[in-house]
Amino acid sequence: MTNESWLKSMRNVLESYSDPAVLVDENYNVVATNEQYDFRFGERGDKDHRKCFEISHGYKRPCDLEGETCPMQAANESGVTSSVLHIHNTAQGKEHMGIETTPVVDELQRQYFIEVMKPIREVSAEPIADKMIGRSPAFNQLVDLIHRVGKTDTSVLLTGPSGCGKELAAQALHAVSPRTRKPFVTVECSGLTDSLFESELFGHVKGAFTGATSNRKGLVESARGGTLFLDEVGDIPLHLQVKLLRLIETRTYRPVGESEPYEADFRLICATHKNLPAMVEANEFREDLYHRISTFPISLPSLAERIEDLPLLVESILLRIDDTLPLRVSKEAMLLLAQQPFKGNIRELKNVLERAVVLRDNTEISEEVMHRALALSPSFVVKGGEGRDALKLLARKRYSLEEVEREYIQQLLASYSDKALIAEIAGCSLRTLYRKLKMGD
Ligand SMILES: Nc1ncnc2c1ncn2[C@@H]1O[C@H](COP(=O)(O)OP(=O)(O)OP(=O)(O)O)[C@@H](O)[C@H]1O
Repeated sequence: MTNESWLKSMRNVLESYSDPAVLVDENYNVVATNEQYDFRFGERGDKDHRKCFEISHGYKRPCDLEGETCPMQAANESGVTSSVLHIHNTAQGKEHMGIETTPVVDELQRQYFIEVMKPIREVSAEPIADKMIGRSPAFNQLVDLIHRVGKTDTSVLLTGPSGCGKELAAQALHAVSPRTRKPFVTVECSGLTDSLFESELFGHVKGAFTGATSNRKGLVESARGGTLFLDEVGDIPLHLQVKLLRLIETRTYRPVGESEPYEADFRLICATHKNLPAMVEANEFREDLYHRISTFPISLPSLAERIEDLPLLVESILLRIDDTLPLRVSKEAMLLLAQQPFKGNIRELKNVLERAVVLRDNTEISEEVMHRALALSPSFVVKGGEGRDALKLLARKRYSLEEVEREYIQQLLASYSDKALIAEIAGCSLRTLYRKLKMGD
């Protein structure tokens, strides 16, 4: 076979993929592309043998020299298909791509690679609404894990501080899974009282208890074929945990008042901001349940751990708040934001930006407006002279220490529902917090 006819057969192979695919030689030159690729990247990559790293990333050197994993190198070393996650510049902007690279040789044993790029549509590297947004290495690692485990039926435990995106991650896991066309059902575990637990989860039959006037489907049944997401699983009281364990172990449940067990069919995803291993140590969480739910644990980064994503997140949140206005944040205001600890993570960032949008006078949010929006936050950090200004403001209003404390606690209560977290932010014990709340009554 001549090199030309080998290339022709490779082009046919590339066209057989429904995702963008390219053939790259060992010097990183793109030598053939399929139609999907030409559409996605808005050009024919093999036009003048441009380098893959140049087209995909705008780099002047191979990816590994730019601090990223080179998919070709990984495939070359292993001799089999290898997969990595990259963000590529495409005609649609920056996109997360799962890249599968397979080494092939031509008739003269020269090394080539077929790269198939699977766009990961459940997340975005561009500011758009209703998706997990990010580009930072910490975020990309998270996306890689979601993409890998999402396709399986493995139980996932999402951990991370409040407001860092655990629920969005659970939705993304469901979206990449084969169960995506079936329901995604959330169970808010923190609100489940003893009496509600079984009837909410398992449903009940008519006449099971006073008020049960008809059969009622439980959340486990609603999730049939799909995903059951147990949010704040660490809040389930110890004595109810055994019921959840039984459901997970036997994959059966019994509606209240029903004698026969029903088969359950769901993929389990749990989330918590609590330290479950520490709770197991303290005998507050069953060890057997912990092992059942944490087959694949994923720890989500806090906003501080992915602070590079701040401008992108700000842009996308402003779009969500009002996509009819060209709202933006000044450079100084962005710097001020970047200095905040954001213990409430992206939820707190959203609140601050909503306040800033209310307080703004024009479409650019200034440092001064951001200052005022932040001053309403419990964890506002002021530096140097700015700190003195804030204090002067409080003194001018003649707040007593007690009033400032009360106001602070009220703001915390408005931002968070978890009292343990509020106590942690306020730097006091849970008992002291409850005492102060009582005093305010
Ligand atoms: N990567 C992200 N991109 C854009 N918005 C995000 C991202 N992560 C979280 N958010 C937004 O931040 C808010 C909090 O997210 P989410 O409810 O998923 O957090 P959580 O970790 O489940 O919080 P909690 O522990 O308090 O339940 C939501 O409004 C969500 O849309």
